[in-house]
Amino acid sequence: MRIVMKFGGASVKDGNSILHCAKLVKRFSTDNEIVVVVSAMAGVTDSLVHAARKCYTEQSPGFIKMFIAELAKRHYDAVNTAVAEPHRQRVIAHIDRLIDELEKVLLGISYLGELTRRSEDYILSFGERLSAPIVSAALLSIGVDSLALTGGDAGIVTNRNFGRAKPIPGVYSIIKSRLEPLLTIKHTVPVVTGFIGATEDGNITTLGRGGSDLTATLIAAALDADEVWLWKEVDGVLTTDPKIVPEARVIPEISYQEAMELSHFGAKILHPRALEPVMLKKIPVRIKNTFNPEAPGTVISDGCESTKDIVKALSLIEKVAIVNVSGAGFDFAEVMADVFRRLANERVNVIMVSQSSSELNLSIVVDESDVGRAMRVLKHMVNGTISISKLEDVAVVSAVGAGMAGTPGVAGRIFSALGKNGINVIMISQSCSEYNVSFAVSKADGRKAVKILHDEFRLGGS
Ligand SMILES: Nc1ncnc2c1ncn2[C@@H]1O[C@H](COP(=O)(O)OP(=O)(O)O)[C@@H](O)[C@H]1O
Ligand SMILES: N[C@@H](CC(=O)OP(=O)(O)O)C(=O)O
Repeated sequence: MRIVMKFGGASVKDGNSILHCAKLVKRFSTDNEIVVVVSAMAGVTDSLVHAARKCYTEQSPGFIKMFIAELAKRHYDAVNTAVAEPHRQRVIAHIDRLIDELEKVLLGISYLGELTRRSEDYILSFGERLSAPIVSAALLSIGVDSLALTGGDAGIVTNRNFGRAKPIPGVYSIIKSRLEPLLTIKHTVPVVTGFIGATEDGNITTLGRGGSDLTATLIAAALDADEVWLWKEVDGVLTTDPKIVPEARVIPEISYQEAMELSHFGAKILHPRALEPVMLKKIPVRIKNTFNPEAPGTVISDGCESTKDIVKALSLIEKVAIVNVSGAGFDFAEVMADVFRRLANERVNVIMVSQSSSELNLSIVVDESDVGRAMRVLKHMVNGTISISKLEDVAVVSAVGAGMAGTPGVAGRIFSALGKNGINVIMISQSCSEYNVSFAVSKADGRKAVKILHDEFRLGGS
C-alpha cells in the first residue's frame, strides 16, 4: 500500500515521542510505501506567533535572545534523545543555521516595526522546518532511509494568500514529479514539513493553522495513495472534544461530509479543508492515536452515511462574534451581495449565516480575530436605512449526523433540552442537507450546551 502518514504537534512534542513516531514508521515501512508529514513540536507555532507579534510591537532584543535560546534548547534536546551519530552532528548543524536565520528575522521585525502577512508566514514556517529534519534523522538512526523536505521542495505550490494560502491548479502534478521518484526509484521515506508551501517564485506560505492535515491529504491525492493516516493524541474522531466531555466515545466510521461539517464548526481534530483533496479520489483517512497505535481509530470515507445515529457528534467554536446588518426598505439581494463582497475582499472567514427577509436582518458569525475588520468594511454601508452592530463573547455549537436528514423532531429535541437547562439561543442555522444544526449561545454557555446535548443524545453510551 501507499500511505501518507501525518504526525501532529502533540505526536512529536519531544525526543522520546519523535523516536516513538520513527519506530511506528519503521514498523509499517517494510510492506508499504510511506510519505511522512510532520507538524512543528507542540506549542512551537503558537510561540512563534507570539514572538513575531511581540517583536512587531516593541524592540525587544532581550526577549529575542531568551526566546531563541529556549527554542534551540528544546530542539537540541529532541535531537539528543531521538537521533544517533553520525546523523546527530549533521542535524544539529542544520538546526543551528535555521535558529540563526530566525534570530536575524526577529531582530529585523523588531527594528523595522513592520510585520506583514508574508513575513509572519516566514516566521511560522520555522516550527516545521525545525521538526522535519529531526524526524528524518531519527528514521535514519534506526535504519530507515529518509530525506527531509520543505513543503516547497515537495511541490506544495500555492497562491500568494499568505496566512491561508491555497494550492495552485496543477499542484498535484508538481507534487507527483517531486515525490514519486523518491518512493519508486530511491525507496526512501520523504519527511515533508506540514502546514507550509511556497509561491511559484519561492516565497514561503502557510495553509492556515492546523494545515498539516491538508498537506497530508494533498500529497495523498497527488500520489494516488491508498490511505492517509493522521496520527494524533486521541483515539480517533470522538463524539465531542474529550477536553469538554471526558466520556466522549470514539466514532469508528464517519463520512467525509460529516467530518467536514465537524471540522468546519470547530472540531480541532481535523483542518476544515483537509478532506477536499481526498474526497474526490475517495481515499480513506484514518485517525489514529500515536500513543495507542493498536486502537482501531476512526475511518473517514465515502459510503458510511447511512447510520442509525441521529446526532453523531458535537463541536464547539468558542472564539467567535456575531455581526448584524439590519434595516428596511431596500433590495434584499443587493444588500446581501454587497455585504458578502466586502467581507470576501477583506478575507473575513464567514462561519455561519442566518437571515430574515421581511425586514432585513442578517446575522453573520465570524472569527473573533476578524470582527474588527468586518465592522470596518461594513460600516461604509451604514445610512438612513441600514445599521450595523456586533455581539462579542459568543460560541457556536454544532450537532452533526447524516441520520438527522429526514428525521423529524431533532431540532425540537435540541432546543427543548437547552431550554430546560436555561440556555438562551441567540441564533440558529440549518442547511438543506440537514447534516447539521448549528446555533450560537453566549460564550459562557458554550461548554454547558455541548454537555447537555451529549447527554440528551446519549453519545457517551448506555
Ligand atoms: N470530536 C473530536 N474528536 C477528537 N478530538 C477532538 C474532537 N474535537 C476536538 N478535539 C481535539 O483535537 C485534538 C486533536 O489531536 P492533536 O494530537 O492535537 O492533533 P494535531 O496535532 O494533529 O492537530 C485533541 O487534542 C482533542 O482535544
Ligand atoms: N504547526 C501548525 C500546523 C499544524 O497542523 O499543527 P498540528 O498538527 O499540531 O495541529 C499549527 O500549529 O497550526
